[in-house]
Amino acid sequence: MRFAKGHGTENDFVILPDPDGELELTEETVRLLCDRRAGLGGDGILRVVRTSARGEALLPAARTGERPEWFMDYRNADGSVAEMCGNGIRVFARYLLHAGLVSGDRFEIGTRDGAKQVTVEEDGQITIDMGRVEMQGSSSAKLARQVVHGAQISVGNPHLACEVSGPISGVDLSEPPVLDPEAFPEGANVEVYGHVGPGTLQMRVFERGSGETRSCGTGIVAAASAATPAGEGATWKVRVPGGECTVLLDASGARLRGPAVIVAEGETCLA
Ligand SMILES: N[C@@H](CCC[C@H](N)C(=O)O)C(=O)O
Repeated sequence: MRFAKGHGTENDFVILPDPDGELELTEETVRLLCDRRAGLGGDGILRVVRTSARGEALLPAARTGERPEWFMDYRNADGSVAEMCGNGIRVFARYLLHAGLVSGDRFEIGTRDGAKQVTVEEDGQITIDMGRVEMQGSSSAKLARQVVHGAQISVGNPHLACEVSGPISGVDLSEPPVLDPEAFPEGANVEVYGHVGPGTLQMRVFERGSGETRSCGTGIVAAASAATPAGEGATWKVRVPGGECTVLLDASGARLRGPAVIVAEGETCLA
């Protein structure tokens, strides 16, 4: 099986080119590929499949009314499926360009959260039009050593974005957050963030299905949205352990800009 490896602000992914949708990708295979000792290692899997090759209708009615040629079949490291991945889709876009599967600096990618517009910037960074962010009220989570309160937000996938006082490096994210199951029947990604300068946030995340990661694009959008007064637009720089992304919020929704890198290509005999 061919694979590539890439990351966006050190949120890392195993990329599986499967244009014709022939791969039987079980939860067990995903867990093995993502295993950092027994496998290739990654926070998740990006399966690169033609939208037309999907046996099931995974792409909801695309917001643009079009069906993009390529679909990002995203899996978390534990084998679970997620609707969207903000860093993963930039890496997916970088892979499509790298492999010559798309050309130009504007194209669309299908996700379980609908079609997303990709723009390759002049400096090489990639901007994703993430669409609307849904503010859903407030909730809380019990972490290993404290309870945090924050904003319940959908960025296609579920988030709890919590502003904390004091350095976020002191927050213990070593255990899975305990969430309110009524608020989050499907679980959630939990972000802790703080202000570190004008228009600048710092954030850490515990990702559903992956544990603490060095970045989470949808989480970055969630934290920026939580930090923005209702009804206002804003531009945020968000620092994460693996780097920095920019979030642009306006009436049309959120755009996420950041780096995306392919680091290896090869063949695995794991599956
Ligand atoms: N790392 C991703 C989010 C991946 C999915 C998430 N763990 C979930 O289950 O919702 C990102 O960059 O957004």
